[in-house]
Amino acid sequence: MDLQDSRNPQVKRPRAVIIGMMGAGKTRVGKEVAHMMRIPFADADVEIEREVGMKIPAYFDKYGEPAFRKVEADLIADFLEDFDGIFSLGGGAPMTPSTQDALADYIAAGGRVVYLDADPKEAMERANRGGGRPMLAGDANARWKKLYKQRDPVFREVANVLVHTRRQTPQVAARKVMDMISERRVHVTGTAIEPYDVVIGEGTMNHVTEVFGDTVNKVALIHTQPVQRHSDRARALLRQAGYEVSDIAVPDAEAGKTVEVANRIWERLGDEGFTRSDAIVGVGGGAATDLAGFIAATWMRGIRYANCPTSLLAMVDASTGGKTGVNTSAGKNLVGSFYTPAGVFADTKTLASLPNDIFIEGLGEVAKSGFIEDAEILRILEAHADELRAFDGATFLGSGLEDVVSELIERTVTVKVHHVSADLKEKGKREFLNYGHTLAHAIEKLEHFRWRHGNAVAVGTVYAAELAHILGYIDQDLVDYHRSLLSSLGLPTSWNGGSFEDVLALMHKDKKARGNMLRFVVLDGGPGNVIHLENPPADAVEEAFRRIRS
Ligand SMILES: NC(=O)c1ccc[n+]([C@@H]2O[C@H](COP(=O)([O-])OP(=O)(O)OC[C@H]3O[C@@H](n4cnc5c(N)ncnc54)[C@H](O)[C@@H]3O)[C@@H](O)[C@H]2O)c1
Ligand SMILES: O=C(O)C(=O)C[C@@H](O)[C@H](O)[C@H](O)COP(=O)(O)O
Repeated sequence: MDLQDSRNPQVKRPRAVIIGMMGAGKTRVGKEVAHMMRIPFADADVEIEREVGMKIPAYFDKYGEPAFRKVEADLIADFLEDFDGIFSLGGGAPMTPSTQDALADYIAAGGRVVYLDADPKEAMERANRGGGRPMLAGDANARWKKLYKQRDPVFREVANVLVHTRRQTPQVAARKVMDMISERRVHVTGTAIEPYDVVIGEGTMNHVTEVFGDTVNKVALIHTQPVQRHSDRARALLRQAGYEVSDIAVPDAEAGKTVEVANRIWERLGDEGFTRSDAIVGVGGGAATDLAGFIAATWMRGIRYANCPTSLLAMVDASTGGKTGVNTSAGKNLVGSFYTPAGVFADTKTLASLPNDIFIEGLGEVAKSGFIEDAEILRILEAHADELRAFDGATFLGSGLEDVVSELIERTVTVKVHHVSADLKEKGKREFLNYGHTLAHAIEKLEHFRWRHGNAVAVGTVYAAELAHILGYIDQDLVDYHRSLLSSLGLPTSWNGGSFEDVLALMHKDKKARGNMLRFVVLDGGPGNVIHLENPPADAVEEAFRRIRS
């Protein structure tokens, strides 16, 4: 994540600050992280010795601890505002109140303070090995233990990332630190929402074990076959954490989002004795997470669940916000409920197996979020259209594109969360997330769900733009921009199946419709300004349809 201050690009901030006890491995692990991330490393103690021109023990002898702490706090404050790398602090530094304040400001600006929680025995041995530590003078072990008792609670308070490194090599610990500092979190809260986080980044599936605590015994893992290897990972993590895991493979994609499949799962939960103290985890694309959430919402009138989305579309949209449901012969998503997950873990590692066309489909919902709220999303899509269109899971991890995609996921989820937090049950503002969906759901149904959802949404946004233009809400340039941006990403902008009559009948079944009145979401003036369009003239609805035929 770019921690440059957007208001003041001159301000640089460390990518992470590492704290921990003497001997915890702050320097060793910090250097390794910096090496892996190809960024500079700085150790506060080394920098202090450079600044004062003498070794720290000599400085302690000559001037005493308070003078040392003052020099240390000033130097840390400077580095927190002018160093773009990994910065490790001396063991006692976080105990100084002014440093605690400076670290709190750094965290508030998006910074990561990592507490390396090492094995006390190993850390003590390492700390004693070199000798020359003024804070360990006398009985070094007794001193170390006493300091640990004082410092450990403070370190936990000051840090926002805790990394356990017990019995781990510096390389393994560094990899763990790197994954955790690259994580992005979007917090979801609001009326009638039990707060939860959407955690984005490589390896974030590891957190799935943290959401249920010890009140849950059994976990049903609902997934599709193409993501078997990702659900195997979730299963291993959950088993290691002590949960009894039932593996439930469901038919892939929309074929799994049916009442018949849901019924088979309910029967299985019944046979296996799932009670209210048990939970569901959904692993897969949006169809699997919609189904998993629906099962959680309905089993015993609601048990806890978490989502591990593995497609771009599920990461940016489907897994968050609590819309759960299935399709029926009446139409898409007409049966379901609003039911909030306990956590969402968008592990970008899983994108390595995602086929190119399914990745591109997800960009349909990303662009939609750019049109309705966050114009920066549109700029990022424009700037990286060629790389995004050429997405290849085999070369994705560790590439520059991974950072771009992580930012797009974070921004798109943030747009979603703004709407969901304000209006969980979709009485007004949340409907804006449905931009392009009135036509999209009709296309999906008429195509017997062989058209991918994100592709249908892309065409649906062009339709909504045409309708808005016909009625004078937006100019032709913005309609053209919809087409050019979406096609540059490899998304469709026209559809030639079905008749207008069939589409119209289905649009009347859209959940935004009221009685016989069609309701759409359209832009008014430009991106970011969204309005409800109620009962538009019938000829405009038809003319817009004509314009999306190629
Ligand atoms: N609940 C919501 O708010 C919400 C929002 C948007 C979309 N949705 C729903 O989400 C569904 C679309 O989601 P989708 O686009 O993910 O489709 P999908 O769930 O059908 O997944 C697409 C395909 O990709 C496979 N796949 C997923 N991740 C993979 C991976 N990492 N590696 C290999 N294969 C992988 C799936 O198994 C499937 O074959 C639709 O049903 C839509 O209605 C729901
Ligand atoms: O979360 C929402 O609200 C949305 O409308 C998000 C949409 O992008 C998503 O496709 C959702 O599944 C549509 O739901 P529906 O209520 O129109 O069925």
